[in-house]
Amino acid sequence: MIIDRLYEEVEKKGNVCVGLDTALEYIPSTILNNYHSIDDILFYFNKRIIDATIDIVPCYKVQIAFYEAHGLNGMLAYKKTLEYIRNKGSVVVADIKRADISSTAKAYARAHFEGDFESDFITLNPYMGFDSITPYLDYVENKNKGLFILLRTSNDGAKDIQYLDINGNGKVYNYIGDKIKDISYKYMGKCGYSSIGAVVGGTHLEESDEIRNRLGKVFFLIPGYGAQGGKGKDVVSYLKNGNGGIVNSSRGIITSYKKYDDGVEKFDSYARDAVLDMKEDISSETKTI
Ligand SMILES: O=C(O)c1cc(=O)[nH]c(=O)n1[C@@H]1O[C@H](COP(=O)(O)O)[C@@H](O)[C@H]1O
Repeated sequence: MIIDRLYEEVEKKGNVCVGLDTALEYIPSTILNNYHSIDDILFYFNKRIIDATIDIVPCYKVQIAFYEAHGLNGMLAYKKTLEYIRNKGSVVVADIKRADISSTAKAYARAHFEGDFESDFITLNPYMGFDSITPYLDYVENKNKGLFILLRTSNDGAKDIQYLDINGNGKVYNYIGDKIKDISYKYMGKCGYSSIGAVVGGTHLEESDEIRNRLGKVFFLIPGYGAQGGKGKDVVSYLKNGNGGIVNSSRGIITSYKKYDDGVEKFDSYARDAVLDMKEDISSETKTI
């Protein structure tokens, strides 16, 4: 099961997931001046970040929108980035947040678990209903793939729908959590977690203990650290003995060089420093359960 690989990587390298949300305005002039096509610019920026961090992080999350925004050349960079990460032996989460009826979902599954855009995990939005998740399960069961399903997101608007109370029977996000729990138990790895994980925003502390306790065997993707205000103390309740989750930071890592006079030349080593600081912050707050 793919979750065992991710769990092992976290055991060895900690929880930080580097988010490659590579917008052109984040790319330093050193790269812009040396490469001329969009695919080379995006890819070589990513490659430098990956090379500088691969020994200290378990995985990368690649947000597809930043590549789609550049059309075919952007998608070439997306493909090259996924391949580079996987060929280096690391784990890649494709942040595609898909949701559609099952016949279309089947095509999405093929598009992102096979061929040019093959990844290890994808993110899915369950708010269209759980028949939109079913077409991906064959890949989880038979092809060593994993899912992270949105549960409680990091944005302020999470409150608009996810926090609604269902006739006094609890919040919508808990209902979604229960559904994720129900389907996840069929795909358990040896590590004690399922290859079907959940996305929980690392920006609200209040519900994290409750969510962790309800979903003991669900592995979490936790975005919201850094640029959205999340800190080590906000994310550790989702972890168990330092594992059980990966904490994503995108802008906080890939643009950290902008704070330094010599950042343009050394953007990759400043990204590494940002990862090390984040690891330190998370481990200093980590509780042993
Ligand atoms: O699924 C996600 O990754 C996600 C869920 C969520 O609730 N909040 C959230 O920010 N994300 C993603 O996590 C990343 C956060 O980026 P930064 O705020 O720059 O660290 C972006 O790629 C978002 O699309």
